[in-house]
Formats: sequence, structure tokens, C-alpha cells
Amino acid sequence: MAALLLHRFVRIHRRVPMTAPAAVGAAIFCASSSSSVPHLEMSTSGKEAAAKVELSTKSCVPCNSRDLHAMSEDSAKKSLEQVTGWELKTEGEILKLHRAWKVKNFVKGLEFFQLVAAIAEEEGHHPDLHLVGWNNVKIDVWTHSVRGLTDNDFILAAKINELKLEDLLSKKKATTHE
Ligand SMILES: C[C@H](O)[C@H](O)[C@H]1CNC2=NC(N)=NC(=O)C2=N1
Repeated sequence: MAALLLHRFVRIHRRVPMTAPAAVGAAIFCASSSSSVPHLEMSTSGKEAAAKVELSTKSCVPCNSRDLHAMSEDSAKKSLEQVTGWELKTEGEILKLHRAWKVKNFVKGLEFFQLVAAIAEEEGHHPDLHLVGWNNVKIDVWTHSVRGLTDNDFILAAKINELKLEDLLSKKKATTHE
């Protein structure tokens, strides 16, 4: 029962309750013992959920750091596993992270932008924000200084994924062609 509650908490809040180590341990136990809770649909294992939360707790490094280099497409594909809902796209030979949401209305779209702006300003790392057809939010994330993807981009995407968006999002699914 505790495993079910923990899993539901992680799925809803995208974070682990209590102290992270104890909860991660419980989540890993829960993932490894999913057979003991046959009705539990593990959308992501406890370890995967903990890894996604862990990425969102990291901080971006300055984009003008000499040590910053664009990652390979293979590395990007691997990191993509930690940012649910995001996809890779290439524009003008630049690899980017992309995700789309449908919001309730134009004002909710701007409220969404405000939430993202607060994260971007905090991290000193900024996404490209698009609000098209009044209720379609599209966000691209890439590191301009290296014209490609770095860990900064996945950290920013993971933080965006932690936002509580229920009040802003439409019940309809976003489609990328709109
Ligand atoms: C000094 C530093 O490079 C710039 O201020 C930051 C601002 N935000 C940024 N955001 C993104 N996505 N890429 C950058 O290269 C970048 N550079």
C-alpha cells in the first residue's frame, strides 16, 4: 500500500516525498518489487523517477564557460530519457530540445511564459518561447553559445517539467503541427 501511495505521489508531484534518500530507497524498492503490487502500473521505474527529479535539482553553468561544448546526438538521445515529453529537433544544423503544450487561452500561455522566465532568469539559461494560434505553447531549448545542446538544456527542460501546469493546460492534447 505504501509503495502504491509513494508511486502515486511521485507520478503526481514528480518528486519524492520525505527525505530524498529514504524516498529514493523506497522508490527503488517499489520499482524492484513491482511484482508484489501487481496492479501498480509503473510508468517509470522508481530509479528513473528519482533520476528525473535529481536532474531538476541541478543548476546550469555559465554559457560562456570555456569548458562548455555541444554534446553529440547520441549523448543527447541518452539524456532525452530524463526529460519526459521533450523531443530532439534540428534547425539549421543546430540540435535543440522541443516540447509543445496546449493551454486554455492566450493569457494562460503568457502565465506559462512567466513561470518559465523565472526559472531561466534564476539559471541564467534561456529557452526560445513561442505562443502560436493563441493557445499553443512551443518551447525550444538549446545553448546558443555553442550552437547545440549541453547539460544546461536538459536541466532547464527538467525544471520546466517540474512546473505545476494543471491550471494552465487545456484538456486537449498538444500537436506539433499547429
Ligand atoms: C553570458 C551568457 O553566455 C549569456 O548571458 C547566456 C544567457 N542565456 C543563454 N541561454 C541559452 N539558451 N544559451 C546561451 O548561450 C545563453 N547565454
